[in-house]
Amino acid sequence: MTDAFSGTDQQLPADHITVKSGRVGLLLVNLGTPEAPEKGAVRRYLGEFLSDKRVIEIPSLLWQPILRGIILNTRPAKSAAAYRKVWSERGSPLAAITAQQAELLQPRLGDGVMVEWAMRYGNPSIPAKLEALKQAGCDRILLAPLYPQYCGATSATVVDKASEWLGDKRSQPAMRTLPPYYDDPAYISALTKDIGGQLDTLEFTPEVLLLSFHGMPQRTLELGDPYHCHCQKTARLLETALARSDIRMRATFQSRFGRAKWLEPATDAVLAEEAAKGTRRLAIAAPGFSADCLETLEELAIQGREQFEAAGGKQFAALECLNAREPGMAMLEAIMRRELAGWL
Ligand SMILES: C=CC1=C(C)c2cc3[nH]c(cc4nc(cc5[nH]c(cc1n2)c(C)c5CCC(=O)O)C(CCC(=O)O)=C4C)c(C)c3C=C
Ligand SMILES: [Fe+2]
Ligand SMILES: [Fe+2]
Repeated sequence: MTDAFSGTDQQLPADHITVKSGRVGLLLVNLGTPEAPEKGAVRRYLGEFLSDKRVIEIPSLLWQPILRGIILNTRPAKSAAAYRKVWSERGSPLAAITAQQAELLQPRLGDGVMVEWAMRYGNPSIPAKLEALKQAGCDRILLAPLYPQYCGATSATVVDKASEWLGDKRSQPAMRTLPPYYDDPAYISALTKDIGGQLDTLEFTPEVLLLSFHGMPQRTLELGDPYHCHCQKTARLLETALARSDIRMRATFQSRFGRAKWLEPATDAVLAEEAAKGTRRLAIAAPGFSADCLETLEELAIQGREQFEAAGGKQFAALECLNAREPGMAMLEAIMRRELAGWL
């Protein structure tokens, strides 16, 4: 086999013969988080996150003055206080749990795959981790945004960031992306085992189980984003699989941001409404989050409880996300193996 240099008197570049290749890389990606639960770190994180045109679909000329002039001067202190309530010894729960998922997935997938993790905003960044995989000899990479339901603001922006990195590579690794897995039997079965198990160990049987998904602007749904449909389908499949005729289940949307209309029904409104109409025992699960984070540990488990109890509710439980427990890890292994087929 001849190469581009044969027949010439040019020398091969030094790395031509030393560069490693032939390995497969897997990059798990979640949203991102500040470096510390402090105002400055939260400001840097929110500045990057909320400047993403996939997240805030308002023309920059209008949005940037609002972001820099108002939001980044007011929100970071409040958000930092919320992060402090949930911060762990290993840092932000979202980053710590994503790291643990990668660590536990590595031996499950074996030496043929090199598993890394990254955050879309903040660190470790997607370009840094793609570079590390490439340097380690991975010429095939599976990019896996850990969002079961596809949303432009989460899944697509991960691919955008990886494409930016690919854009200036002379020698690109081959890249695949993990499709959304909102209706995958492995995902529904992991949720059923995990949520079912948690419900069985509660000190009370809830009358209602809320399935709370992160929200997004209603306009995004009207523009064709499939996120809302994916959430509804997950909720429907999960309700059927849990088969708890003694518990009424409702899908709701949390974490509204800004003044525009977001997907409804809103989790906080439903918590108050349920308590007001006489529901006394309620549990809440967040099947759209792969890992516990600010939005589940603070907004649901702390604020959600306060909202429910203030409206007359008596018993409340916020269930954990799949995190790095066995049902979730078995699911991640199964879906990654399937996507890696032909590469291993
Ligand atoms: C799981 C899917 C998510 C979707 C869809 C999503 C859309 C979305 N989010 C915002 C604004 C904010 N989200 C924030 C935190 C946050 N969001 C997700 C996931 C989704 N977001 C996660 C996992 C987290 C937690 C991060 C952590 O560090 O734990 C925040 C920041 C927190 C705060 O200051 O309160 C904002 C802001 C928009 C505008 C949006 C859809 C367009
Ligand atoms: Fe969000
Ligand atoms: Fe929130």
